[in-house]
Amino acid sequence: MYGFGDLIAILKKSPKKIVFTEGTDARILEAASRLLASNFLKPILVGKEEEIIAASEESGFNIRGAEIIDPLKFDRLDEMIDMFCELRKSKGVTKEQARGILSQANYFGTMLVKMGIADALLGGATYSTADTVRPALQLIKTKPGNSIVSSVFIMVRARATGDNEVLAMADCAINIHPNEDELAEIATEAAECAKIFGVDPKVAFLSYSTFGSGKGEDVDKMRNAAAKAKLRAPELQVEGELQFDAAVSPRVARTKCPDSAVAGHANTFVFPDINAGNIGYKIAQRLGGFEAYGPILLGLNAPINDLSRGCNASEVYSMAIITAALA
Ligand SMILES: CC(C)(COP(=O)(O)OP(=O)(O)OC[C@H]1O[C@@H](n2cnc3c(N)ncnc32)[C@H](O)[C@@H]1OP(=O)(O)O)[C@@H](O)C(=O)NCCC(=O)NCCS
Ligand SMILES: CC(=O)OP(=O)(O)O
Repeated sequence: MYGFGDLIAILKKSPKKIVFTEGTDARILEAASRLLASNFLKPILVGKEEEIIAASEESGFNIRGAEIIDPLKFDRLDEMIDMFCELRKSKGVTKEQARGILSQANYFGTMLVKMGIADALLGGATYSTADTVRPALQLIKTKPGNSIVSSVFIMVRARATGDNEVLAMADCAINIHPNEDELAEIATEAAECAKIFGVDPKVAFLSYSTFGSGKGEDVDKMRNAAAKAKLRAPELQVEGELQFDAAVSPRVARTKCPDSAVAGHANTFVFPDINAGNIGYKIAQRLGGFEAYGPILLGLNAPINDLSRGCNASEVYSMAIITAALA
């Protein structure tokens, strides 16, 4: 399993630059000041220099040495506009439109990654997920072999024994109504990511039904998606459809689906849609005592990640390291 020490060791071997699109946010400034004290990940803050300096003085976080880039004063803006127009030529974007779009930090920061000026990007402390992710979907696109970008949360809770319980939850942030094929892709991508964090994935496709106890097209969708995931990754331990109690409680699993090897022991959860997923991970985070790392984007062709607007500075710091180290 990668702990943060391992991720930092990866970055120490190959230091990176990460762009933060919300350069005046106090949580970003705190995380940036911690990163500046390190030698493995250099922050680039996007925004007006005087506003970022004023915000750092007000919040008391020392960002001396940080690279600050103001989109309106960027010396390679013409080159960026040309590249943007080329990337969006199928949409008929004019140079004037591109100039306006690139004055927004989310688009500008994404282009810094596209141009290789930054290695990674983290946003979403104030931008919504849609506004953080849309530039990446439009400009960076999916990795070859992936049909969608999706996301996973890595959920971590300390056990009384001193070690950590680690779970994966997907897709809680991007795809609103994933179809069966998309759910199968979400499951296999989330399982691969979970492995990086030390999880031996046992994947549950969640539903209000366990093995046909409930009826309806949403139940069929999760059962069929589980079957498709098994076809995509025959070596992966997959079960569905399962209710959450049958997925995690060995006692309930013995009653509801005694022949399943995954039920009762699932650690990688695929939700039927974003409603269930987003609500589910936030319940685990806010009432269940789990730290939530994510949403970690899956299937995107560059290391760009989102934050929850409810994040704190420590989560920004951790997500910056995860984003850059998994690049
Ligand atoms: C992700 C999301 C922003 C994309 O939708 P959108 O902004 O309406 O974007 P569009 O449908 O216009 O698509 C924009 C581009 O992204 C692409 N795209 C959209 N969803 C995609 C996905 N899941 N994977 C890959 N590409 C995707 C489209 O093909 C399109 O590409 P193009 O402009 O080159 O043709 C939208 O699905 C969304 O709002 N999801 C929920 C976000 C949210 O609120 N989460 C809760 C909090 S975490
Ligand atoms: C991931 C997520 O739910 O983001 P936000 O809380 O910003 O909507």
